[in-house]
Amino acid sequence: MEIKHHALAGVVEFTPRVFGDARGAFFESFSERVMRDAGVDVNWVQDNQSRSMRGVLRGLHFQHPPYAQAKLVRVAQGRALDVVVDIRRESPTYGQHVAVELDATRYNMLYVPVGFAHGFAALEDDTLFLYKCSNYYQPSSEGGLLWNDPALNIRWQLTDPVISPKDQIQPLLKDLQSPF
Ligand SMILES: Cc1cn([C@H]2C[C@H](O)[C@@H](COP(=O)(O)OP(=O)(O)O[C@H]3O[C@H](C)C(=O)[C@H](O)[C@H]3O)O2)c(=O)[nH]c1=O
Repeated sequence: MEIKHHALAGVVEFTPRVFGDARGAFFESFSERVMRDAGVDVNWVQDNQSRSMRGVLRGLHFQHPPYAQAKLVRVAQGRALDVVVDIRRESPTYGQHVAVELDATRYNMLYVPVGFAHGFAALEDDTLFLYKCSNYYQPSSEGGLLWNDPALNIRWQLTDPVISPKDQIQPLLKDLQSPF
């Protein structure tokens, strides 16, 4: 397992060892021991999966405490540009982001700690996005950031993305009262 600690403290990328043979390939998609050894000590309670056609952009989302979620995200089919924005008020990297391409053929996955807004752009049709959450879905606690807020300066690799009505009216960073 290759482990990469990204520039935003707490964001960790895992690239598992893949065992290929004449039948195909095998890899361990989740290991509590690997997480713990990388300093990720989380109780996962919910798995999610979404399917998106190329050009869909979902995000940027988070849940307010006490329903804040850490996430472990990966792509089982297709490719996605995954983006996490640091919204921890006291963080020296507040408002900064990391963008990581998640690719089903590289099997890489990203740990997104509590305190980050999260979103992704589907770069291929039928991109299957899978993620573990450390807290249950609580719609009343949902928060967000506008995907194309100039202050975030995120290069999504998409023009004219397909976005939900909810995501078209998310707040700007300057107006965010971050709970973290
Ligand atoms: C997130 C979620 C949604 N839903 C229901 C609520 C809606 O009726 C429907 C679609 O929800 P939404 O439009 O919020 O789905 P996404 O835009 O993919 O939201 C996700 O997008 C970004 C990438 C994230 O990181 C979050 O995990 C999550 O907010 O699924 C549930 O029943 N449970 C859930 O955990």
